[in-house]
Amino acid sequence: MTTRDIDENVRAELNRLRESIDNIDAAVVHMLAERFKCTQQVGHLKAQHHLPPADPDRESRQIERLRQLAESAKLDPAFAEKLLNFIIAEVIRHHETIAASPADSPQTDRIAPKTAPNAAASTATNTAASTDPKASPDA
Ligand SMILES: O=C(O)C(=O)C[C@]1(C(=O)O)C=C[C@@H](O)C=C1
Repeated sequence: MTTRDIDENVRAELNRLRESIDNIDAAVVHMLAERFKCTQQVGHLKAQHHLPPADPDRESRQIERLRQLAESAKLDPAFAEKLLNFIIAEVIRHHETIAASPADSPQTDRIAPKTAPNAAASTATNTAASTDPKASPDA
């Protein structure tokens, strides 16, 4: 085996490992995107019901659970805790932005409408009736 063969073997192994790393990174991004989709909904729910953005008791339970999961997965629990805290800090920032947004009044509730579900539809129909002669029974 020549030095060049060794280099090629090392290069091939490095490439194989990097392909796996790229797949894992893509999975992490997709999983984080799904998590943020959920937390955005939580943010709207909290804002609409005047709940505080942060819930320290829930966070303590999450951290405890994640540390245990990390230990059994042979991942440094301190790293798992830091990562979760980093993500949660960003979520709380989003929640605060949502709470400060006037778009999140109960009238524009996207999760649990407080107004009659047909109210918007009937307004749209009335508008159509007043502008479209075919929509009017008198036309
Ligand atoms: O569960 C909630 O209440 C959330 O807002 C979600 C979340 C999280 O990202 O997991 C974020 C902020 C809270 O302090 C606790 C947990």
